[in-house]
Amino acid sequence: MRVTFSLFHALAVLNWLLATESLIYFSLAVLQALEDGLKRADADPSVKAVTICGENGKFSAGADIRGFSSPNKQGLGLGPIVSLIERSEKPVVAAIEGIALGGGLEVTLGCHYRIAHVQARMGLPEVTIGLLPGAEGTQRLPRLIGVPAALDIITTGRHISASEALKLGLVDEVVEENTVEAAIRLANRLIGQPLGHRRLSLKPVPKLPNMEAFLTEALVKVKKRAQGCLAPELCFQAIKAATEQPFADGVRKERELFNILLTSGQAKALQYAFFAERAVEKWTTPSGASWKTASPQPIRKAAVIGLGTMGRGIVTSLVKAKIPVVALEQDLEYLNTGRKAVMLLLEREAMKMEQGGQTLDFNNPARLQFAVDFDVLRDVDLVIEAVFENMALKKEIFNKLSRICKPEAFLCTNTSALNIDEIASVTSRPQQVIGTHFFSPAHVMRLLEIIYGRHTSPTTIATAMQLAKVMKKVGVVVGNCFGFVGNRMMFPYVQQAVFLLEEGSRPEDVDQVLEDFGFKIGPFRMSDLAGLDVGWRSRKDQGLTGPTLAPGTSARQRHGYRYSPLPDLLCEKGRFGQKTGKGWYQYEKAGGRTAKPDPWIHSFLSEYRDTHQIKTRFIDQEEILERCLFTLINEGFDILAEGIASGPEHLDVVYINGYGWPKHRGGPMFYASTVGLPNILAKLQKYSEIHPDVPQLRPSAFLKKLVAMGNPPLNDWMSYLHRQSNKL
Ligand SMILES: CCCCCCCC/C=C\C=C\CC(=O)SCCNC(=O)CCNC(=O)[C@H](O)C(C)(C)COP(=O)(O)OP(=O)(O)OC[C@H]1O[C@@H](n2cnc3c(N)ncnc32)[C@H](O)[C@@H]1OP(=O)(O)O
Repeated sequence: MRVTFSLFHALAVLNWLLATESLIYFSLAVLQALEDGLKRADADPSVKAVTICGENGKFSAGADIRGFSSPNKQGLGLGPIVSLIERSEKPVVAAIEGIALGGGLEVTLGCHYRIAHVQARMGLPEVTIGLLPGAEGTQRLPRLIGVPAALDIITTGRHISASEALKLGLVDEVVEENTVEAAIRLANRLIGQPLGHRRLSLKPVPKLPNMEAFLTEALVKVKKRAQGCLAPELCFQAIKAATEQPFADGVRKERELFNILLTSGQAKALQYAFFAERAVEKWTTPSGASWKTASPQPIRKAAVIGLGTMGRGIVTSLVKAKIPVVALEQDLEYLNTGRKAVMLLLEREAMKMEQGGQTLDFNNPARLQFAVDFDVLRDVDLVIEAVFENMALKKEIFNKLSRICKPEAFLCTNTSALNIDEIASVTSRPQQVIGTHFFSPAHVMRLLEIIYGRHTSPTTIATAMQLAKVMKKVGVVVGNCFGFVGNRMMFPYVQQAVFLLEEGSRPEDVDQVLEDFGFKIGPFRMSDLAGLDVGWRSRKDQGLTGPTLAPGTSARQRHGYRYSPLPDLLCEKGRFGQKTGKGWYQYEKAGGRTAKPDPWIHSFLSEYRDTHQIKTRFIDQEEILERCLFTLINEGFDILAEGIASGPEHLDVVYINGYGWPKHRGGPMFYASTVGLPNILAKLQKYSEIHPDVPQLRPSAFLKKLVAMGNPPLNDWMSYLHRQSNKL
């Protein structure tokens, strides 16, 4: 006799991965199929138990995220279905394989038992797309695994492994063999047994001796981590409701909070960011090269040249990605210092990984080798040069690499601004030369700006993108120009911040406004952290300051435009930031990290204004925000118009992952679309009239064109690039 009614076919259509038509249609259809299947199972006396599983080894990634911004909102009907599962008089067992995320995991919480495959991953990632688990998940999970664990999983959205799920009590059993068969076996054993104690909605939330104090402390932590993002705090409120109210009231609260989030704007921004990150994987270049036709080459062994801060992080990332790596330095002294630093980083990473049940093997010379001799690079497939930003030095190294490395090896340069074509020009293989701009600390930061030169081949781009993926980074393909995308957009932002100091602001005023907006760190704290000397060196190289500056050059003008010598003056006084204990702020000691407003800077700025006859004025928060952000966005429009990036998502992904832009604001270009391009244009025009000597405030022609074309939605911007506008 067949005792188990498997909803296999009903659930197969749930899985978005399998969907071939409209995903929204599929989600609603799946909910309906699930409900119908359960009702049929309930009504059929020959069915004694039910198992719920996915198809093709995947349980469910939850709802189709695109559906949340459609007028016909999906997902809101899942809660009653989860309740229906739970109320079933016949035992229901979930067989979790692959992934069970979001609505998928909430379905399993309605089941009476859960069995997971050893490689399954579970989670409630709704918070990462600006929502909360709105199918009663915030009420059932704390009842199942307790408040501390539920708070962690729901407010971070992290994925957990099957073994962690077992430890937490989220699943009842972990199997290595066929999960569905194991679930059917369990379902058979459960027939006729009482189920009341397995219905989570009937269980109390496990008590903590100090629940109130625990929740107060937890809220502080959640808020601190959220940095202005609403969803984590509302997730917290929903869980708190579970600790205070009966199940049905908690569910009502959950629904109320879900609706606030759904209409908040932050959810839209975070969901845009989710798809933007995936969209940039599908790279194209103006010459027609594309991810569709280019194939990456395998990287079996890599090398890193230079073990400074960047090189150390890059080596660590490669080891973590299980790519055998040779680390090269110019002499034994530098090598030994670099080796110690790399080993320390790897030990720390290994410890972190151990906590998640993973291991990191780095003491094996076949995995990591240190050398001073370029000859060891003969057999590597890819080299990442990470010496300091000096064109002559980079050219010398690339010329050497071109002679030593095997002909098919790829040569990457870690640079934040230098010309890739010039570096490639000294090699005999410019088609295999590419820029890979890592962000510090390179083993932590997710962004990898990938810069193609005039001769870079599609295969080289595809290989660099594949490398980013293996290193668990987000690769963004961009064209070659000074500062590429990230730093090029950053220059006018920082420039405005400094101009604001000249006119009357203090560093802490400017930082506060931008941190309140959601940046992890304001421009002056950032400059102190990175070191003011870095920019000073670059400005000296460009002849903007220092001994090569033509005598008689006006202090506050370069090439006829406004220039602020303030950062140069600070450097001349040895104020390089945190490393010297003084910069735009003061620190407890050299290398200190706690920035304190510095009265010296305040009087220095006031003397500076007197010297240059600048009248100090009060600058409000709105002006600070607009001048800094709108010039950054304005540069973004120029970048798009020049074809340096193939769409606004690229700029947004760069800013979210490399520059601390608040993700819940969707990136600078998405933010611009929410402010409205006509508003941005009007403000730029206003500030440009007041400051005609600042070209960065002059509105970009592309921005003007988009406004003239009626402010189209962000997705359509690029289609207007070459269209004629008769309104301009
Ligand atoms: C069993 C019952 C289930 C009932 C559910 C349906 C009813 C709805 C009811 C309730 C609603 C509940 C709330 C939610 O569920 S919110 C969604 C929660 N889920 C997520 O946030 C998962 C997001 N996705 C991921 O984390 C990853 O994509 C992952 C699933 C881990 C796979 O990663 P990976 O293998 O690296 O693949 P990609 O990320 O590149 O994705 C491949 C393509 O799939 C698209 N994708 C992924 N997830 C979704 C999604 N939830 N909705 C829509 N599209 C999704 C992704 O954009 C890629 O697309 P493309 O190739 O076009 O770029």
